Formats: sequence, C-alpha cells, structure tokens
Amino acid sequence: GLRRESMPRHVALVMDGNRRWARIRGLPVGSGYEAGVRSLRSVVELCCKLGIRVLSVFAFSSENWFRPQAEVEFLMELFERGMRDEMGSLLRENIRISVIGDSSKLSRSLQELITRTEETTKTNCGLQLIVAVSYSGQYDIVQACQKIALKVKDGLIEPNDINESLIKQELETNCTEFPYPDLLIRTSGELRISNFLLWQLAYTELFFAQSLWPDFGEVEFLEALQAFQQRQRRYGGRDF
Ligand SMILES: CC(C)CCOP(=O)(O)OP(=O)(O)O
Ligand SMILES: [Mg+2]
Repeated sequence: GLRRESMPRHVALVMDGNRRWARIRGLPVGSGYEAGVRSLRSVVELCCKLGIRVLSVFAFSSENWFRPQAEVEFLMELFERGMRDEMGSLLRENIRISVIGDSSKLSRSLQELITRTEETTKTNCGLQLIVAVSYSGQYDIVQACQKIALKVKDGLIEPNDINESLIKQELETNCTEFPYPDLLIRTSGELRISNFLLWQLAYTELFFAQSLWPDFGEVEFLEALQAFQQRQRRYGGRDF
C-alpha cells in the first residue's frame, strides 16, 4: 500500500490523449477535452485527500496555439467555464490556484477571470493547483533571463550574482514553495516532455502511463504514486 510519509510533495501532470479518447468513441474533439476536465477534477480530489502539496498541470502549451482555430476557441472557453464552475469547490477544498504561462495571448476576459480566481484563492492553504496555460518551459526560462538581464542593466545585480537560486526565483513557478516536481506523470503512452517544465524537472521522477487522460482515474493515479514510492532518488549523488 501507499505510505503517506513518502508521498510526493509536488506532482506534475501532462494530461495527454483527450482527442484520441474522443476519436475512438466517435465523439467530437470537444467531448475529449470535457472528459479531460472530469479526470482533472478527480485527480485534484485525490491530491487533497492524500495531502499532496502542489499539483502542476499542463493545460495548454505555447505550441497548442497552432491547433485548429475551433479547438483553440473551445479550449479557451472550457478554461473559462471550468474556473467559473469550480470556484465553489476550490473554496470548499481550500485549494489555491496559480496560472503560469504567457497570459498576454489570452482574451481580456480570461485574463481577468484568472486574476480574480488567483486573488480569491490566494490565502487558501490546502493543495496548490498550478495550471500552465499558454506555457512552455523554454518560454519560462527566456522570461526569467529577460528579468535577470533587466536587473543587471539597472545595476541591481552583477552578472556573477546569477546562480541557480536566482534563476529558480525568476521562473514562473516562483508562485510555489515547492517549484521542483517530485513526480511527473504523462498519459497516453507518449514518452516526451513536450516543452513542459524544463528547469524544474532536473531531478524529477518520470512516470509514463498508457491510459488516455480521460481514462486516468484513481486506480491509475495510485499506481503512479506506488511506482514513485519504489524509486531510489539519488539526485546524482550516492554512488550505489
Ligand atoms: C490541450 C491538452 C490538455 C490536450 C491534451 O490532449 P490532446 O489534445 O493532445 O489529445 P491527443 O494527444 O489525443 O491529440
Ligand atoms: Mg496530445
């Protein structure tokens, strides 16, 4: 069984396989995305129950903007609907929401809803849910470099003040106490990172599940956590 004391503090999720799930059932793509939201709701519930501190989910990547216009619009509307519909349960479950990514590409109304949702939940001390929207690991590192370069230009720091902890605090995951995921789960059988968190995944345990995201439920999540608890994490140290 699962040992609560060796639960990952921060779990990262690539929720992949929604469109395939719909296609296999002869359903429209939107049904796959909506099924994906139901999966996310159940995994969030589990994280709260298991005392996991941070759950980061890859909801929409910088590259997803190149999907068919209709799909992009559907997804953006789904994010808006999801945040509005879930506000009650976020407050009841004491969940803090943070959204990371290039928000300048989002509609004004979605940007405002995100700001309000972050504001309303910022004092919640239960699970922190980090939703990556219009995000990529490379975008995150570039924006961190830009902020650091500005500090050097303004004479606030010297080039040799730049170190790992300075970069860590300039990344958009500076919204959490535990920015480095202990476990990354990617569903649907794809074995790649797809430009999700990059700097932060340096020593993260990777777990790839065959299930398509809408089929990834409690059993599959517990299986991933079980696998995590079997791992020997050496962080490049200990020589055995
Ligand atoms: C936007 C993202 C969460 C959607 C993930 O599922 P997907 O659309 O990549 O589905 P497929 O991999 O089956 O095409
Ligand atoms: Mg995919």
